[in-house]
Amino acid sequence: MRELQSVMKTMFQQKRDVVLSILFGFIAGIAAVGLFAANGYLISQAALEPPLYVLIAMVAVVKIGSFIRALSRYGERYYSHRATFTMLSDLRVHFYEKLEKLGPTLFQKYRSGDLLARIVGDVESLQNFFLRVFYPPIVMALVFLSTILFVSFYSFSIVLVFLLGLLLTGVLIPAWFAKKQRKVSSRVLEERSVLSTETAEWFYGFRELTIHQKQREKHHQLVAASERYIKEQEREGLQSVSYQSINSAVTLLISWLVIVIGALAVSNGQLDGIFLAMLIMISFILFEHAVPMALFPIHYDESERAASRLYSVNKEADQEKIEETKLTNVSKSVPSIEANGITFAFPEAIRNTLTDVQVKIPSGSKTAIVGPSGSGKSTLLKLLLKQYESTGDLFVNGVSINELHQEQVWEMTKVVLQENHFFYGTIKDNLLLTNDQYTDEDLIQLLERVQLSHFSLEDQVLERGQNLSGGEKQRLAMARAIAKKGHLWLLDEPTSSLDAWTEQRLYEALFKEAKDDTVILVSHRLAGLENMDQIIVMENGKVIETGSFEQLMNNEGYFYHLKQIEKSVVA
Ligand SMILES: Nc1ncnc2c1ncn2[C@@H]1O[C@H](COP(=O)(O)OP(=O)(O)OP(=O)(O)O)[C@@H](O)[C@H]1O
Repeated sequence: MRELQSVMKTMFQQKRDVVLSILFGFIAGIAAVGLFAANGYLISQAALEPPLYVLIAMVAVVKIGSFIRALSRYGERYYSHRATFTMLSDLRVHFYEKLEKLGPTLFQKYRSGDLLARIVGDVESLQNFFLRVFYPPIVMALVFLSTILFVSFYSFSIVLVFLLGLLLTGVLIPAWFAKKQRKVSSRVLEERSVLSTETAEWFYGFRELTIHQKQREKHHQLVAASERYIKEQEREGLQSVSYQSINSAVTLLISWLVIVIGALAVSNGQLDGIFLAMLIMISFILFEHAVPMALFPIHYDESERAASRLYSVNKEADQEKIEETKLTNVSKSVPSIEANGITFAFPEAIRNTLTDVQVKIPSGSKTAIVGPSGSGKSTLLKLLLKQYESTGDLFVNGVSINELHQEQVWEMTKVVLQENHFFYGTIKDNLLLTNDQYTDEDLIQLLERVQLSHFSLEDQVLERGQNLSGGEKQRLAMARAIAKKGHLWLLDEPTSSLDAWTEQRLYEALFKEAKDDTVILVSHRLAGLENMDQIIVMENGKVIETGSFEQLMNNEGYFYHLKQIEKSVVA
């Protein structure tokens, strides 16, 4: 409910359109009732052969009524749709701005196809909130009350019939429909989410599916998901049409009751017969306003669910409290890192990935983290990038990372991950991503520093860097890291695809660049670690040794043995 209030707040930014939709809706409703009432009265009067001018005057009233009805209906549609589309556009911008900051975290938590489909679908579902949930009941109530007031001058029993009709078609039947429809709607949402995830997997995994000859199988799964989705949609459509028919049948029964009760009142002398046709005609039109109420609870539910799902993603953005005062301290100086008792498990994982990790990385130092595959090295970097939250204390320059906004952390770091994304465009476009202040000359120098001088700035990069080799991608990622501002280097196997010669050149360039900065280098290889200030050895999510290269070799512990194994393999 709180989430719907937020949607309403966005909606009321279009106050004028909201009020005009209700006003025009009310005028259209009352004009329709007046039109039908005048028609009924005209039919009765015509039977009594009144003077011609009376008939002409009444026909003129009917004409004017229909004219007013058409115009105000147009006004209602115009303003209600304008309010809705402006509200949707405001919501999209609002969510995009929030999600932009949370991108990496969210895409790890949710499957990307699923998340995008959810957000697009949920924002679209909210178009029904104003059009079918918010203002139609207000218009219906206003038209009903005004009509009932008018009818009460003629027959109290018909007022009671109208109230009964309102209760049935406006409240009881919609509530019953809603209960039945809820199940079907949730199945439609589920199938839509499965289909969009399958589609996203199909696109992203196209190459692997082709190589492993699984295209046909995946294609069948996709078609099956699509068919299930269509079937659920058909079922939903069929149910809502049948509900509307039942509601219409009930409104016809009410009109029939008005005929019976009105005829009795005329025969008892309680009602002048000339008004009977008018009251019957009113009953025909009045319940037209109650027909959309059949779908009110469904749209209400759908809007509430959509809003709460949207805002649940949004909440994660709000939970990130920014302490502006700490921004300067943390981002402008060369960071030191301290981790005390860090324990972490990935969401839904059974085991801890990190257990009681203690690490001290002084400002400006060069640290290597080594250890077997799966020992938790990359995970530690992810925590430093604030992609996940852990238990224990993690300090950056003495400030708890919990008190920092993710953006502050990213602002101070230069990152090369195991997999780096490259955008369709040129080498220059991809380099300018991190620092658009660089001139062409700067960029050419940058390429030389990372051993990519064979590239020109205008060379094409295909989608996701498909036309670059693994080593070229790593060097380009390193160039981007050098170009980016910041004093904390987080490097996760940045040279794993490079030959030893290029690797050495690259490290030379890197350490020259990062002379005064804090560097954390995750590496499988143990060669070249002699110059690091500190080596942290991890195994099974725990830090098992820490020290300089010399200390660790003298200790003859785990690192020493790894080094012996590496030597024997190389020899
Ligand atoms: N997103 C994730 N969800 C669940 N488990 C994960 C996730 N990412 C990594 N893990 C698990 O956490 C453990 C540590 O992974 P991590 O990538 O930190 O290891 P690593 O030491 O960097 O390995 P490598 O040297 O192979 O890159 C592994 O068992 C891995 O399966």
